[in-house]
Amino acid sequence: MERLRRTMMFVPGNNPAMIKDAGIYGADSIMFDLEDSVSLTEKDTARMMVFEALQNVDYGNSELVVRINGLDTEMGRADIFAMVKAGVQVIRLPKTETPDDVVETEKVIAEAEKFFGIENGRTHMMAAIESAGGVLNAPAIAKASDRLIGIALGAEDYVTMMKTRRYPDGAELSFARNMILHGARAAGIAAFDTVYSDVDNTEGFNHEVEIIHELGFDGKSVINPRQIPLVNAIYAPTDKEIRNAKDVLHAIEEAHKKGSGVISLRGKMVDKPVVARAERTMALAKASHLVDEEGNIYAK
Ligand SMILES: CC(C)(COP(=O)(O)OP(=O)(O)OC[C@H]1O[C@@H](n2cnc3c(N)ncnc32)[C@H](O)[C@@H]1OP(=O)(O)O)[C@@H](O)C(=O)NCCC(=O)NCCSC(=O)C[C@@](O)(CC(=O)O)C(=O)O
Ligand SMILES: [Mg+2]
Repeated sequence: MERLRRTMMFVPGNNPAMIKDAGIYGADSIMFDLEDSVSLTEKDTARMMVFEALQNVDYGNSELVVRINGLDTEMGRADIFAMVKAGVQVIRLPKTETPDDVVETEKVIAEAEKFFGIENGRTHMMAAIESAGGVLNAPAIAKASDRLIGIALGAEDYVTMMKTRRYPDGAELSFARNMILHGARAAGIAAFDTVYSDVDNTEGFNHEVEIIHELGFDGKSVINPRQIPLVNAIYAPTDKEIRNAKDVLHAIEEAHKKGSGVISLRGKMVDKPVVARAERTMALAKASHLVDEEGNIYAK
């Protein structure tokens, strides 16, 4: 079953308290940042702190991601070597413009793996798209490496370049979101929505999460632990959806026993895509602690 990534929490790489406690909030993925939340004078310290944390702090089941500085900076190469050595699961490339950016980064990752005697391909990647050029290249970027687990929208940089700003209805992000989502889906990898900076605006945040959940994003980058339960609540299936998913899975099991891949349930066709949706619903229900490991709904 594919890994759930509803929330990916940014943690500034030079903040020891946030780094130490990042695992307690239940983010599906924790993303230590060496890029824009760290000032130039703090870059080496941040790299060292994140290196230490990756080696010594227990972050439970959260996936561990590091946003490096791009290879067009003097920090990029050192970031990659340190994070690969520390055993990071995913390296996030910022401001990805072209598929070549991914290929070049992958080369350095492979070089680092070889240098440290680490199995080739163990370090995965994701690419953040934060510009007009990146958005137009999203489908090619998403297919640029087998190491990619997903692509993400970085809307703060994107809207700045587009000479606009964030609006409540999200119209300014509509094209970028759709390109990123389609690029990711065509490549069979995950799509992540951007951060929402106004952390005290719960209503605005929820509205944005509703939009991206409806579009089909795997999840959202978040910048504050308070945003995690809000995303999880919107991604949690309803009781009705869970009961229907269970019925679908039961119905298809019966169909398979009779040698068929399709069956009718309450007058509606159940086939492969319906089953795939039901499986995802059950995975989300489990992650939301609404059902047990066997799929039994917890009594309220
Ligand atoms: C926003 C705010 C200042 C609010 O502060 P506040 O003081 O109001 O926070 P409170 O809620 O009061 O904190 C309560 C407790 O949670 C702890 N706590 C808070 N945040 C935590 C956290 N992130 N990780 C672990 N712990 C955390 C805190 O330490 C405290 O712990 P304690 O004291 O023990 O109670 C703070 O959250 C924060 O700095 N966030 C990270 C910001 C960041 O990383 N920006 C860069 C990434 S975006 C970017 O670069 C744009 C992008 O590139 C994106 C793209 O590409 O996608 C693009 O272009 O769009
Ligand atoms: Mg950015």
